[in-house]
Amino acid sequence: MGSETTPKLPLINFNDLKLETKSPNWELVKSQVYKALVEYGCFEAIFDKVSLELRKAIFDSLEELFELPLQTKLLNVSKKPYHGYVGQYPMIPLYESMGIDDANVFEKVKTMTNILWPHGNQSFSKTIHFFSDELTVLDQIVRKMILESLNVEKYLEEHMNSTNYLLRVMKYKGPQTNDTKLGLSTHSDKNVVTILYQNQVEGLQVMTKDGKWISYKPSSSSSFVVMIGDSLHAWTNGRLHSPFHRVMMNGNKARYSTGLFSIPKGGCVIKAPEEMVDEEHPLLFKPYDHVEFLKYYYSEKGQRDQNAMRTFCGTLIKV
Ligand SMILES: O=C(O)CCC(=O)C(=O)O
Ligand SMILES: [Fe+2]
Repeated sequence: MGSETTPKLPLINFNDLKLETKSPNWELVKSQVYKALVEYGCFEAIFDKVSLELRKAIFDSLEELFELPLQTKLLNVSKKPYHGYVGQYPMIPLYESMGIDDANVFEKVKTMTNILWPHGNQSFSKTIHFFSDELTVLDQIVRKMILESLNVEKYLEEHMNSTNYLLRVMKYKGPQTNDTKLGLSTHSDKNVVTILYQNQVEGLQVMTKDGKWISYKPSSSSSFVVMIGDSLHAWTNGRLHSPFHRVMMNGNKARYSTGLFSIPKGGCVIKAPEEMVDEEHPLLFKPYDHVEFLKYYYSEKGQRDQNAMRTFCGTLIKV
C-alpha cells in the first residue's frame, strides 16, 4: 500500500554556474545533466539568473499579447511553421502561440513588436529580449556540458554557431471542465535544445522511455524544463533521448508558457560526428538537411508519422 511514488523529472541546480569560468561544481552538474538526458531526454533546471522581476514580467507581457484582437495577432506571419501566430486549430482548440525569431537580438524583437503595436511597446520588447537573452546562457551551459561529456568539445564553436534562437510564447485556455482535455498533441521537438517555462498552471507531461507519462510539477518559480530535440538526438547518434511530450489541461485557469528553442540555421546539415559512430553505436540517421526534414514533418504524411525522423533519414539498421 502506498509504495508507488509519483515519477518526477530529475532536478538539477544551475544557480552557481557560469558559462565562461568553470566553477567547482561544474563536473558534478555536468554528470547529472548527461545522465538525465540519456535517461529522460529532459530535466528540471533551477536557474535564478532570470530575476524574479523578469519572471513576473514575462507573464504580464504574455497576457497583454494574447489579449490583442485576433486580426492583430494574425499580422505576425512566418513562412516557417510555428514561427508566426498559431491559433484556432481545430485539433488543439485551447492552444495559441506566437513565435519571435532571434528573440535574443533586441532589434529583431523590436521589429516584431512594432508589427503588433505600430507605436512600439518598449516594456514588451525589453521583457521578451532580456528573458530570452538570460536563457540563452542556460542553453549554452547545457550544450557545452553535453559536448564535454561526449569528449567532442572540439566541435563546440561550430555547434554553437550552427543555431539561432526562437522564443515561442503560448497560451492554453482552461477547458472550463474538470475533465482533462488535450492542450498540445504528443510530439518530440525537432530542434536542438528547448527550455520551457510556465505560470502556476500545470499541464506539461513527458513520456519516459518505457512509455509512462510524467506530469511536470515545478519545484519553484525559478524552475525551467530543459529538453532535447530530435536534431541533437541525431547528432549524438541516439545517445541523448528526445522525449515525447504533450500538454493536458483542466479547470478554468489559462496556462501561459514560453519555449526558447535553439534551432539549426537554414541550410544546416545534421550529421553525427565520426566520434559518435562505432561498432556499438552504428549510424542511426543519414546526414540530413534540417529544413528539408521540417518540410516532410509538416506535410500531411509527416504529421501522421510517429517516426518521422526514421522515415526521412533513418539508416537500414533496426533500432
Ligand atoms: O507549453 C508547454 O509547456 C510545452 C510546449 C511545447 O512542447 C512546444 O512548444 O514544443
Ligand atoms: Fe514541444
